Amino acid sequence: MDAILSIEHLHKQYSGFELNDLCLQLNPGEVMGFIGENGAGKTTTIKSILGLIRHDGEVRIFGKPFEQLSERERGQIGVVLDGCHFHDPLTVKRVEQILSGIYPEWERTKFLQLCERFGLPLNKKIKTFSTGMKMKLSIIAALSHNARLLILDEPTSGLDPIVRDEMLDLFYDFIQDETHSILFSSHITTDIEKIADRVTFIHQGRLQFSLPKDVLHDEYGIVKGARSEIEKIDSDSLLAIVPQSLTCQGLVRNREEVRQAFGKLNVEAATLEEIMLCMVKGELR
Ligand SMILES: Nc1ncnc2c1ncn2[C@@H]1O[C@H](COP(=O)(O)OP(=O)(O)OP(=O)(O)O)[C@@H](O)[C@H]1O
Repeated sequence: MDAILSIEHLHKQYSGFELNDLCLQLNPGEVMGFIGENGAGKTTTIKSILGLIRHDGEVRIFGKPFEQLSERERGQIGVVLDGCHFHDPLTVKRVEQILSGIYPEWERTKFLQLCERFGLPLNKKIKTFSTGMKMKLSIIAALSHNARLLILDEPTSGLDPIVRDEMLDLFYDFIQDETHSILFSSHITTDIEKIADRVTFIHQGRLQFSLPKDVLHDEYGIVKGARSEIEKIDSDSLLAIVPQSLTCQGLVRNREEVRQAFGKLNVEAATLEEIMLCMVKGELR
């Protein structure tokens, strides 16, 4: 299967930060949740993918470097970067006219239907919109030009749980077409848990893992107990250890085996948030 997006040895250096040798692949039909602490390098990765910043390494979208994509292919990438980038004095109606002139495959009816479904008034200026309305407009616009790939940088941040859920439904509709894919960065790990098939985690500019969500859900675990006991777990299984006031917490990659081998330890399934916390705050093995 040809990847819709592939990244090979991506490298970007800023003073005090290095995105290091990042390799990733996003396949048709896949939703990749992209997580990492503040400053981990998620936006830097997304900007590199979109050719917005210079970088080393190779990025291919639909099999080609960004610069070689045709106008039509570029239009098949729906992008939502942090915040709303439409000018405040414009109305939604005017935004629609402008976008219809930019995208070769602009879908006017779909755009208007989505605006109606999500309560965006066509004749009001964007400056009167709430944060949630502005974000909805950005997402609706990204979904209305026949995109095959959506690249979303924190699309649900700042939205209340109800609107977030509506947005996730929209992404879910989009992904029903098995040729479509989404790269979705977020700090809201429960959103990622709901929608992603694969979770990619970077920490301080380095890839920690890019794994199917089911593997994390079915195999990863949090172990609680005395540090001396947790340290007996072999280093292939134990990924990180987090000292706490009385006991310790460990992250393991094969919880059933650990549960059987270490009866004294309390072993439970790990949420994405717990996995992230252990790998960011813990001592990595
Ligand atoms: N133009 C720039 N010049 C210098 N440093 C930059 C620039 N852009 C980003 N950085 C630095 O690169 C690092 C990674 O930033 P980036 O925005 O990619 O992180 P992030 O994972 O998206 O974080 P957040 O979750 O807070 O949005 C940070 O240390 C940031 O300060």
